[in-house]
Amino acid sequence: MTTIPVSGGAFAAYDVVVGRGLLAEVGKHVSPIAKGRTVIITDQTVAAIHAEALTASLTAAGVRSEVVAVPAGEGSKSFAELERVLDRLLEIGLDRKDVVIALGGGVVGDLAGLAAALYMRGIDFVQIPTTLLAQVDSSVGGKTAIDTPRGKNLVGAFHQPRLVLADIDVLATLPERQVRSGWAEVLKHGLICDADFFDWLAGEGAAGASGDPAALEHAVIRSVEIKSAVVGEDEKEAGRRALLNLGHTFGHAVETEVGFDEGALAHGEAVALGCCMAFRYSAREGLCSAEDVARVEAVIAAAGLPTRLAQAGAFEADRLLALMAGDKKAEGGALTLILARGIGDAFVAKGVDTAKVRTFLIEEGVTSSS
Ligand SMILES: NC(=O)c1ccc[n+]([C@@H]2O[C@H](COP(=O)([O-])OP(=O)(O)OC[C@H]3O[C@@H](n4cnc5c(N)ncnc54)[C@H](O)[C@@H]3O)[C@@H](O)[C@H]2O)c1
Ligand SMILES: O=C(O)C(=O)C[C@@H](O)[C@H](O)[C@H](O)COP(=O)(O)O
Ligand SMILES: [Zn+2]
Repeated sequence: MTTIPVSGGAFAAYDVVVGRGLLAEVGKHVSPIAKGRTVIITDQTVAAIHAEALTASLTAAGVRSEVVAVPAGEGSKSFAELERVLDRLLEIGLDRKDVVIALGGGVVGDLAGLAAALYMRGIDFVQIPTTLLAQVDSSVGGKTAIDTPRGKNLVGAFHQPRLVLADIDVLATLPERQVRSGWAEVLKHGLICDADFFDWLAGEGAAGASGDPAALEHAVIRSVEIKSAVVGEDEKEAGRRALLNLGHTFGHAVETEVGFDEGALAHGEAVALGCCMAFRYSAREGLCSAEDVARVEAVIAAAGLPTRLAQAGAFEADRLLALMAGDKKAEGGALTLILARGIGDAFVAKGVDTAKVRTFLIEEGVTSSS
């Protein structure tokens, strides 16, 4: 078991515990936090597989719990589902000392975290991430959100969890496509700031992309260390935290264009594609080498992830640009992109020229109606 603290001046410190068999021990970890009741927010797929083990562990530790299950999938990050969840919490009668437990992937974590942030102006919540993506990324750092048809995560709050428990064993039931999707965010962490980690992911650690538990455990631990250091320094993305958005300005626009249909494009797949685009754009600007671009594309493709827009569908330049202009990092209508000088050396580029990005998108194969 490895414990990684997340701390920064701006919020109460908490631990991310990574290990095997943790689900059976949740009661022991949660009972010091939850003096009263807990509500487990999960999705229907995860509920069927893992909710019983969680409730048994809580009951054994004397913690009362109730399960609220939403439909699985990105569609649950919506105003309608948020309203239903909040209404259930009111109906159950949670008070301010009670605790929400998010049991699931990034969708459940983002939705339950936002519900906890809003309920009675904010109650505690615990993250129990059950996808690789949620263990390496979404359960840490306190970003919570829902989507709107105008874009990804546009309505949300920063609300840090009290505790994160990442049980590597629950990943055994995760479909392989979801493991690969989470692997994209792992690769992203190496691309941002740790070239040695990226080398390991490309070589010895590559078995993690197809579910090897030992490789997954190391990938989760190193990812959480990287994310925790960034978030501790810059909780609300005033500066350095934007690095964690590598691949997301392109990726989120594409996810929105496909109507948040994760059957067509899962979040991690969009991030993989977006990272390749960010590296190709960086090379086009003379910032990084063609060799680095080729290596990024090769490692991402070897993990079974998309590298080219055409793999996600057909897109139109001005529609993608309009969505990118609505990105939360944009300032005064000017684009902010996360670019790279090389593998492990990403930086935040503000005021990126929209006309250049338009030309780049057309080179990438999107159509132009003007
Ligand atoms: N808050 C953040 O910092 C942050 C970071 C990255 C991504 N995100 C968000 O996370 C979301 C994507 O999360 P995700 O990829 O985990 O998707 P998800 O939550 O939709 O989970 C993917 C699928 O796996 C199923 N599943 C989950 N755990 C399982 C298990 N152990 N066994 C079997 N099936 C299981 C779910 O039911 C779902 O069908 C996106 O909305 C993205 O925007 C947020
Ligand atoms: O934690 C962060 O900061 C990230 O950017 C992590 C991303 O992987 C994640 O997808 C996040 O939800 C994106 O945030 P957004 O602010 O671009 O919506
Ligand atoms: Zn992401």
